Formats: sequence, structure tokens, C-alpha cells
Amino acid sequence: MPAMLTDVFRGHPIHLPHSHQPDFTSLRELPDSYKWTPKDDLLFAAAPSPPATGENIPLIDLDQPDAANQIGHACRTWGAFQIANHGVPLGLLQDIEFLTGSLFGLPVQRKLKAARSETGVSGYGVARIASFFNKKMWSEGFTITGSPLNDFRKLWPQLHLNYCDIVEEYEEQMKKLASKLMWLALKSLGVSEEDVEWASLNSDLNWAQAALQLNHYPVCPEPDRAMGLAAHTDSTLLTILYQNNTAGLQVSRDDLGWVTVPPVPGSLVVNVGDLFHILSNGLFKSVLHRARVNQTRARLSVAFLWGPQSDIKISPVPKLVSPVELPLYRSVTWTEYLRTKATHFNKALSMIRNHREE
Ligand SMILES: C=C1C[C@]23C[C@H]1CC[C@H]2[C@@]12CCC[C@@](C)(C(=O)O1)[C@H]2[C@@H]3C(=O)O
Ligand SMILES: O=C(O)CCC(=O)C(=O)O
Ligand SMILES: [Fe+2]
Repeated sequence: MPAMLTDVFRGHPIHLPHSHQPDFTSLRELPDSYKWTPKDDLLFAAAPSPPATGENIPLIDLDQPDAANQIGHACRTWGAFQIANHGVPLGLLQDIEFLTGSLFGLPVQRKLKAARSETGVSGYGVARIASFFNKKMWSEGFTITGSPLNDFRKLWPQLHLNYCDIVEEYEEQMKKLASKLMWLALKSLGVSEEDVEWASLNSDLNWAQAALQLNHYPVCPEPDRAMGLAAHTDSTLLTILYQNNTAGLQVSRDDLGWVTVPPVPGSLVVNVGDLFHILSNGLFKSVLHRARVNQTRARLSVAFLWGPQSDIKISPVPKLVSPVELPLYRSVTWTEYLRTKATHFNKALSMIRNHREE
């Protein structure tokens, strides 16, 4: 049995003062510890985003015959896209949104009963990347890896079994969808399952595992100075994000700056993670993204963070490598990569890049 995602941070404790999490609803003013300036995050601009050019990540209908090429194009240009006709039942999206709202609506003391431990992955707390910033983020999160049963029992002594069923069903659907999307994107590069050794050796989806990240961005008294979730890339192959109908997610484009991803009811946002960037030998863009907050509406999101089993080594697909197109990255497992990210944050990708001798 390979090491599991659950154990990935065992040797990498972080100390985050979860228990000092404020009761957001009682704050009328933004405390200084939540006021971000460009100095706190080089990517943070206190000023509003530049005038919208109308350009946005594409919305792709998976029932279209041309979906593979559209997905491939979106992965190369944006590293993100939205999908419609994805086959995930609307009722299930509503259920996971309801579960998320119910979880964050619990009293702080109850949520803290399921607090994430310093060496753990699962549980309630602030995002792990918080340790790289001096200012606090205006959000709370709950991470699920493996069975949520133990944590859910503490949160909902009565209803935990129903909620476990929803999570299980949601993860099942997301797993199928994620693999479908990955193969569609690779198809656009002329790469099929036979070209990827670990996928063709492992039957079905046994090579994949995932984490589910529930996020809550409460109403904020001074949204322009606050940050919901600081700019980052995901350490995944792909991430599939469900957002409630409140805008906040922004993706970065070198030529356009921060672009807000408008919520489209019933659709899902997909983004390329660092491992897919590596697998595609740099062709697919691991998109930098962040979440902003607002003054009138609480925002919820559910991220399905999808990657390979811990014993699988990810490296550029041989078919995309040639004497001209050298492999840009050396091989790395998800576990190794998550640990590199946990120590070096946004330098992680460059640390596994191959540097050519001149
Ligand atoms: C499987 C994963 C992926 C993790 C770590 C671990 C569990 C939680 C994920 C997130 C979710 C929130 C953003 C992020 C940047 C964070 O702080 O925690 C993600 C991180 C990553 O993509 O690196
Ligand atoms: O809430 C969002 O829109 C973004 C969440 C996110 O980036 C994450 O959980 O990794
Ligand atoms: Fe993310």
C-alpha cells in the first residue's frame, strides 16, 4: 500500500493559530491583521482590477463534438475553463453546497472539535498556504482526505451519515469527470492512455486519489483591503471547483491581469494544476488564481483536488519530448511535490525544473 495523501504532512508540521479564528460575523471593522497591502503579497493590488476587457475563461459544452480541442486550447491559453453538460446531477451540487453551508454555519466551538492537526491534512482550519503570509485571509476551510466519518461525527452527532453519503457520491462523480477531462485535454495533444505508462498499467481509476476542500468566505466589512485566499497554483493534475452564485474566484493572465470567473449556475470551473503542467511538458498552464471577498454576500466553494496515487512518478509524457523539446521537469510523486510545496510554496515548480547546461 503506497503512502496515502492523509500522511503527506506528517513530517511537515505547521503552526497555524486555528483557535484564534475570529467569529467573522461579529466583526464590524476589518482588523489590521486582515488588511493586505501590495507588500504582503506581490500579486495583491489594493486598487480595483483594471477595466474588464470582456475576455474570460471559456465555457465549454462537454456534449459538443469539438470539446477535446476546446479544452486543449483553454489549458494552453488560460489553464482554466468552465464546463456545462458535465453529467454531474444538479441535485448533488445542491447537496454539497448545502452541506458546506451547514458546516460553516456551525458554532466556532463545534467546528474546532474537528480542527486540522499540525501534521494532518484533514479537518477544519485556515488554508495551509496561510503560513507563507504575514496577513490573515478572510476565509475558513475544511479539508477532506479519506473518510470524513470521524470528523463529521464530531460536527453533526445526528446527521453525519447522510453527510458522509453526499461526500462519497460527490467524490465518485468528480473522479470520473476529472479523468474524462484529463484524457480529453491530452487527446488534443495527440496523447492517449497507451502513451502514459502508469495509466495504462493500472486498470480504471486505481491510480488516482483526491482531496476535497470546502471554503467559506464570509461577508467582509472592507473587501478591497482583504484577501479571501491568496494567489496560488494548485499542486494537482486537475482541480474541479464548484462555486455558489457569488463571484470571487479570479484567474491571472499575463496580458490581462486578474480576471473574475463569473458564476454560471450548474457549471463547474476546471483548472490545470502543477502536475498537469509537468505531465504536458509545460504546454498546459498551471493557472495562478485567488479568491476575493465581498461586502454583501457570503461565498462558498468546493474544490476537488485530484492527483495520482502516491507511488506514481509524474514526468513529461515521452510523446511530448524530443531532442528539440527536452523534458522541462524531472519526475516527482504527488507526495514529494506536496512536501516541496509545503516548504517552498510558489518556488516548488521551479525547484523540480531541469536546468540545461549551457
Ligand atoms: C492535496 C492537497 C492540495 C492542497 C494541499 C493538500 C490538501 C489541501 C489543498 C489546498 C486547498 C487550498 C489551496 C491550497 C494551496 C492549500 O493551501 O491547501 C491547496 C493545496 C495545494 O494544492 O497545494
Ligand atoms: O474559492 C475559490 O474560488 C478558490 C478555491 C481554491 O483555489 C482552492 O481551494 O484551491
Ligand atoms: Fe486553488
